[in-house]
Amino acid sequence: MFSDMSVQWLVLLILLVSTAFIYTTNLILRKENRIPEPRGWPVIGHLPLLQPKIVHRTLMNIAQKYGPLYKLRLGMLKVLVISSPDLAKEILKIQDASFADRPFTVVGELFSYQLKGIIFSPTDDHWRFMRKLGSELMSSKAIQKQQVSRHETLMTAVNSLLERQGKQFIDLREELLDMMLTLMLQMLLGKRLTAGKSVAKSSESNGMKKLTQLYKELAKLDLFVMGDCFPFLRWLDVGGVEARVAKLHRGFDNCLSDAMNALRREAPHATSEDPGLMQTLLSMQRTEEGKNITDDEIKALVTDLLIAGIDTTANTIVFGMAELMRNPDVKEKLLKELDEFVGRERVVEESDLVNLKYLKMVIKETFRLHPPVPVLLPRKSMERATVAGYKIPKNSQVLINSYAIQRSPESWDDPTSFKPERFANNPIDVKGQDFCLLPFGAGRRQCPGMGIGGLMVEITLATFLQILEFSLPAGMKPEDVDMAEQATISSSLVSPLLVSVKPRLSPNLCSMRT
Ligand code: HEM
Repeated sequence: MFSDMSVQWLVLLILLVSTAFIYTTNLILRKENRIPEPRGWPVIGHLPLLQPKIVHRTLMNIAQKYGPLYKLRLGMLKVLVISSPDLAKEILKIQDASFADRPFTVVGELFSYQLKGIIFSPTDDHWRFMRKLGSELMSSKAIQKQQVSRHETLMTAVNSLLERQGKQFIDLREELLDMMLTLMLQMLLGKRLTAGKSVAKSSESNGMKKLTQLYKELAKLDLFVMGDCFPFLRWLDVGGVEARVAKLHRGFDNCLSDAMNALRREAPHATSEDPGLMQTLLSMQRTEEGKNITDDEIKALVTDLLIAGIDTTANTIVFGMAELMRNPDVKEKLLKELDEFVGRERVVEESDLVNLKYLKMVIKETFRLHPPVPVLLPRKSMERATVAGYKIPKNSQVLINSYAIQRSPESWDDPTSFKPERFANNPIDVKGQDFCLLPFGAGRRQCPGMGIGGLMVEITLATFLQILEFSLPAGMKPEDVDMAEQATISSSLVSPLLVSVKPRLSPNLCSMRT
């Protein structure tokens, strides 16, 4: 029989062995369940990896080494980066309800009047109300009503290009930004304030012109704020970005308050034709349903739509034009389609777009190679979740790199070439159902401006190409068009796309229609 002493030793041994077993198993399991992560620095983590304005490309390169789901530490911020269609579907569709929040950001707080708009707000009842308002004001019916103003603005842009024919090379982005600014300000503030002209080129120095100048300043800023990564250091405002953004926001706010006062003064004389979103909301304030809408909420909604809608749309059109200048055979095919379905005796109309199938393929391919929002707006988990077997804690920030997904050789053949033909007899679309093509995102936080944004890209490209003949500066070959891009509030070409124009149709056709 064993002595008391040996029983004690045996128990101690069993305890030691089982503790060692549990500890080792735990270690192995934890290691297996650890999300891949590149080697980082103490305290600052992976911040030095992220070069300003090309974050989407850096994140894509990291994914090539660490896989479609990896983790980054940006100071105190922990970020999950997703780079495959399957995992994007997991976040944006299967577990959309768990990942629908937006994380707090300094810029978001400043521009949203303390989270009163849509873009930066958490997914709560207030966001649902504002999103419903925004979506109604951009519904197909509302878009249809503005068709005449859209056409006038587009023809004003065409004429402005024609006025400079033979004289100089034109920076197409500047022209398109002015056109989109005019169009959006008309939609948001109404024709009475913008007087239906190009607001940026107007000789009058008024609030609308000031707003366009402020917008252009904002579009150039790199909006990375160190306070997002180290909230306790926010007061230091490293690089002064927060101060600059706050100043721009004050400028926006002054212009929008002036516009609001002017619309209130004009209310008794206002006609029902094209009242603009702000006037519609001001009228709603006088009804039972809308009496709780505050002035700040109206300004937050208008600011959101300005920020989200102008640069994205203008840059997509520039990317499309740049690819057409680089690929003359694609341009020729598009012109043939326009000649066949519209002809040269009249200007293309929105009702023609349904027949322009090759144009739609060219635009899908432009969105695929050059998504204007290359990393979708950040999401935040609203509860604990499991993704690809990894446990994701509540409040984790998630970035979906649509740029990487849309250039992935796993989803696309020859992914870096511009080939609209890949969409022939191919049902893949940009509407948020195909997770290998996500220029407008997907799920409940998907872009509500997809209808008007997509329409503007289609009708502008069709009209410009049908009416005008574009050429590159003398001596420049199609392959010299520089497609290098950078991302600020949206992605754009680093080098301006310079073109000269001459009429392709009879000039009378353009002036007749303005
Ligand atoms: C080519 C044009 C455009 C592109 C590529 C684009 C793309 C996007 C993307 C990727 C998102 C984030 C979606 C997500 O998180 O899943 C977004 C959000 C948003 N977009 Fe657009 N957008 C465009 C035009 C517009 C226009 C014209 C408007 C309004 C007039 C608009 C208003 C918004 C708003 C309000 C949000 C925030 C939605 C929310 O958080 O609930 N966008 N857009």
